[in-house]
Amino acid sequence: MTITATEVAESRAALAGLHIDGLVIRFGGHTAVNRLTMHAPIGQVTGLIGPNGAGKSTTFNACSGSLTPAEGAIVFDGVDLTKAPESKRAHLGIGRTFQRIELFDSLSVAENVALGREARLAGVSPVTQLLPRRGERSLVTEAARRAMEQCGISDLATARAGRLSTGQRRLVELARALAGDFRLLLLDEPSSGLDHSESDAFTELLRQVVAENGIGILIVEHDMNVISGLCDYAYVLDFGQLIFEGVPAEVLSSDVVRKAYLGTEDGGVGGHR
Ligand SMILES: Nc1ncnc2c1ncn2[C@@H]1O[C@H](COP(=O)(O)OP(=O)(O)OP(=O)(O)O)[C@@H](O)[C@H]1O
Repeated sequence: MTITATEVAESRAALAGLHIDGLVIRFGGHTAVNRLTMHAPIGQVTGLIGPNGAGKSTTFNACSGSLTPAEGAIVFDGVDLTKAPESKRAHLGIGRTFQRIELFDSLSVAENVALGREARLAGVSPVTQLLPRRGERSLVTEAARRAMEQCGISDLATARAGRLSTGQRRLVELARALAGDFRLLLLDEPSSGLDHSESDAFTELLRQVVAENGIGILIVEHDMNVISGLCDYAYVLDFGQLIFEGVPAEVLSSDVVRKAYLGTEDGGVGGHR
């Protein structure tokens, strides 16, 4: 029996996770995101794609709490987070990575990864985190160890982050997010700067993470190979508007999506940027 796109959408809607409803974000007179409604369930990978300037990072910033929407609601597992501070979102289980890798170059890999757990415990960003209380130290160390192991970087634990390649830094960034033991990860272009084989390996790792950890992922990604190989469902933005949603095969064959991408410098749908 073939499952239709409508059935996929309906079954997803019933799942827990992040619900964005009628989101509007403005910068002065410019509407960067216009009435966006979407859902990123736990246990699935949801893609958010679109050409440059479409509003993807802005949407992420609203979800993680660094931007306040002009209109609309952001609800996670039934809790309204629309105006909640970043600390509350982290505490409830939403973690994120950034388009530009934000590691502390002078710290070791293990220290960088541990910050993910410390931030979750403190409920704040790694930059302003408080040192964990004494009883929490072993919890932090163990979480960092597990995350590094899952990402295959245990042998880099004592290396300075500043000395790593882009591919290794991406893995450290992911491990740091995993150490936080979040229920939903917002990943902003996590394969940016990776070559084809690194990107394929990273995609496979993310698939494993979702299967083993039972978390949800909301991913912004330009690489359509990653989207088609990883996402259960994807939303497509253009100029702040939702122009298409569906399973990756539908997205890739959509004329509307193709037209939106062809109108930009970064080319068509279907390959690496
Ligand atoms: N802080 C800001 N102030 C003013 N305008 C902004 C700001 N941040 C984003 N914008 C504008 O909002 C729109 C959406 O930007 P956003 O960065 O969310 O796009 P994007 O889809 O993530 O693009 P890219 O793929 O290039 O990262 C763009 O027109 C951008 O210029």
